[in-house]
Amino acid sequence: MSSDRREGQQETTVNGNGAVGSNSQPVAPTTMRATATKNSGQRLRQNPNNEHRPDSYEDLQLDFPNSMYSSLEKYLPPSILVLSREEKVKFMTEIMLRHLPHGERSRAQRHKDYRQKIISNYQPLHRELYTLVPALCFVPTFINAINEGTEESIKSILSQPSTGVFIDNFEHWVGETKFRIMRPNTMNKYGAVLDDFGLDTMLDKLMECFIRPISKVLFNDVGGATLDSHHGFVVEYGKDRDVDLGFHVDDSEVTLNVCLGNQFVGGELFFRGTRCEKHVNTATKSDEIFDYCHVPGQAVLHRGRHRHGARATTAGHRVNMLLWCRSSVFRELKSHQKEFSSWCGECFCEKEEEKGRAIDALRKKLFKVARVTQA
Ligand SMILES: O=C(O)CCC(=O)C(=O)O
Ligand SMILES: [Fe+2]
Repeated sequence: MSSDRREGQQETTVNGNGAVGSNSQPVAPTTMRATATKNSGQRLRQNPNNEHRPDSYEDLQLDFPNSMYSSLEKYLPPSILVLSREEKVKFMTEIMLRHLPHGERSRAQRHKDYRQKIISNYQPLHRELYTLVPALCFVPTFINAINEGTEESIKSILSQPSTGVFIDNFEHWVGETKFRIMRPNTMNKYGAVLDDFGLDTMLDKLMECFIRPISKVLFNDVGGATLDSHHGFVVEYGKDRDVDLGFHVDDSEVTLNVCLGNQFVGGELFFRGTRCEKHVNTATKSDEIFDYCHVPGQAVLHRGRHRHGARATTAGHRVNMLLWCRSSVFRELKSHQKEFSSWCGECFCEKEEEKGRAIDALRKKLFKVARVTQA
C-alpha cells in the first residue's frame, strides 16, 4: 500500500515542529533574507510572554501558516511587539526563514512564485467563496451544533449533508490558458490544489471554525483539538480523468472529504482500519472493513491514518474536495513519545494480547502458590 502517498512530491514546509508538510502552505522567499530589516539583529525571548494577546493574522496572505505568526508573537522582544502588524510579520518571516535549510528555501521560493503567478492571472468565478460565510455554506442545524460545541450536539449532526464548493472554473481556466498547474499528489493526474488558487485563508477558517470543533470531539487522540495547518485540493474521476485511487494513508491527522458531484457511478471509498507507521502494512481485521458510497453534498471525516482508497468511477464525473488537516503539536509530541498510538488498531491488539499474557502468567503463578500451600 502507499503510505503517506504524497511524500514523494511534497513541497516541504515548516509547520511549527519542523515536520514535513505537503505543498499546502507557501513559504517565504529567499530574497527576504537579503533585504533583512533594520530589526533583524533582535532576538526572540527565551520564554513566551503568556500575558500578551497576539494580533490576528487571518486576513493576510502570508508566507507561513497564519497560526504560526500568532503563536510566535508571544516570543517577540518588547521593542518589536510595539511595531505595526506588517513590521511584525516581516520580522517573524525572517526568523522562520532562517530556520529553513537552503534547498527548501529555493523550493519555497519557486512555489511562492508559482502561486503568485496564479493569483495575479486567475479571475475567480465566485469571489464570494474566498470568504467563508457560514450561512451560505452550511445548513442552520450544522451551524447551531458547532456553536453549541457539545459532544451531544456535534454527534447529532454527523449524518447531515454539508454543501459543496464550485471548482469547475479552475479547470476551465487551466484548459484555456494552458497554465501547467501542480497536481495535488502523485497518484492523481487531475484535480487542483485549492490553496494555490488563493483559497487558503478560507480553508483555514473552515478548519478552525468547523473541522477542529468536530475533531476535538471525535479525534482527540490524534490531535483533533489542535489542528493548525491544512492542504486543500480537489480530485476528479471519470472518463478522461483519473479512474480510481489506490490504498493509502493521508499525510494528515484528520481528513475532510466532501463529494461535490456530479453524476457518477462507482467511486466508493473503502476503509480498512487505522494504523501507525510501524503497522501500516498489517492485515485487516474483519470488523475493520467499511465501504462508503459518496453522495454529492455529503462529507466524510476520518483520521488521516485510517487506511483507505477509492474504487473506480465507472461512469460520469466525480469531483471531491479534500482538506487534509494537520496538528503540529501532535506531530511534535509523537516524535518524542514512544507510546503514542492508542488509535492504531494493531497497537491496540498487541496491548490487549500483552495484557492477556500477563494475566495468564499471574494466574499460573497464583495456582502454583495455592498448590504449594495446600501440600
Ligand atoms: O477519491 C476520494 O474520494 C478519496 C480521495 C483521497 O482519499 C485522498 O485524496 O486522499
Ligand atoms: Fe486519502
